[in-house]
Amino acid sequence: MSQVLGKPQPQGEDGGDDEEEDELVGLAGYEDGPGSSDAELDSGPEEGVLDFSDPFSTEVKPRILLMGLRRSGKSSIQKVVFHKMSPSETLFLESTNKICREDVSNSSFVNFQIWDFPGQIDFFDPTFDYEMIFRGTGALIFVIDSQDDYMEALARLHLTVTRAYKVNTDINFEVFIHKVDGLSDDHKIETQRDIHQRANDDLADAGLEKIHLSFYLTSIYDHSIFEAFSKVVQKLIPQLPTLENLLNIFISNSGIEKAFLFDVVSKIYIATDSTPVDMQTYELCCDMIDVVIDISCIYGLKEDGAGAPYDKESTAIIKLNNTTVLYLKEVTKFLALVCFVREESFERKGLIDYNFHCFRKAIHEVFEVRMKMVKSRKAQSRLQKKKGTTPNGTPRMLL
Ligand SMILES: Nc1nc2c(ncn2[C@@H]2O[C@H](COP(=O)(O)OP(=O)(O)OP(=O)(O)O)[C@@H](O)[C@H]2O)c(=O)[nH]1
Repeated sequence: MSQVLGKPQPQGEDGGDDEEEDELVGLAGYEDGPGSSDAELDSGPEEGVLDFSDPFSTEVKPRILLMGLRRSGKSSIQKVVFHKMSPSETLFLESTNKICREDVSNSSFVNFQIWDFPGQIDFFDPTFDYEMIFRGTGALIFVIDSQDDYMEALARLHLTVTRAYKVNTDINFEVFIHKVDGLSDDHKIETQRDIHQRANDDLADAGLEKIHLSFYLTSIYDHSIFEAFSKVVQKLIPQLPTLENLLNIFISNSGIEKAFLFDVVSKIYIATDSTPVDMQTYELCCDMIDVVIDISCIYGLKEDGAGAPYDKESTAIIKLNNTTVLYLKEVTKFLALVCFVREESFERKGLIDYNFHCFRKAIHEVFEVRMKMVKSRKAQSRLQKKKGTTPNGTPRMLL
């Protein structure tokens, strides 16, 4: 395998453009911690502080709830997908004993909140306002430990889903049948079938067969967790059909086999063209992103650590020994396009690059529309707050 890596250059010679891009994607730098970038867009609560009642924040950032019994793997999933923690390090994670909220805003599309619920919390304690929680939720991920006896988890899943559905019929219910690395292939399929059957039977018995549950086999020890999270996130992206359309047009006019639009930091793919996704292809793309970022971190930064491991100049070509070429190009500050191209099609690299230029422009236009929408919603929300009452109940307008 030979590889030619485009080394990212430090930003800055065209400051105006950079500014515009910051404006478009508007959010955190690669090295920024989660949530750090949202201060401007979201005047909501600080990270970790509960505020279930801010309709603006949930509208702009769909909320994903991570729930499940104790030790099912919720915190590990969050750490591995969004914090680059290595799977073996999760062995030392302490049990979560309070609700943790995190704003994941490393790209303007992957711009949502995750709430990790400690397994032992009595969720249906009357003093705990679950209605408020479910009202603003986009997706509820319920994690089931497949290596454990899952009967209790299934009962909990049923209770959670039925309560949540009563409050909000728009929630996507996603069930992660987790830790499948410990199961044989046959056992995996059998476990999925059994959990699927029991969970749906329970719903049918309660007359709630209209609730749709999606099931995924996941493990933090391979790419399945990234793939599952990609699908969960994609369902929350309203612009998904537009992105898919753009990708379809791009690949069909460029002789490309497959293309993924990746969020570089989390390696979640936020869109792909409509040809089927093959797990191996996806894994190769993830590995390519890792290689590019690792090489950039080692050789791309200045001696004082200045510069970013991923920027406008980031590009990479990896030729595989099976006449396939992997081609990575920067789309926005946080998104990269990774394509699979046959060697013979890659001879027309000029055409691919021209089409990519048009594709990139179109993606930026989609971002612009979104940013305008976010800004106008924020202005509206501010106006509403002004018209509202002061904390002691006096209408603000009278002051
Ligand atoms: N084999 C395997 N173990 C996993 C996987 N995911 C998590 N674990 C392990 O499961 C254990 C519990 O993980 P946590 O992430 O702390 O579980 P949790 O659901 O957040 O637990 P609470 O905070 O108590 O609610 C840890 O030892 C992890 O290493 C997986 O995919 N496969």
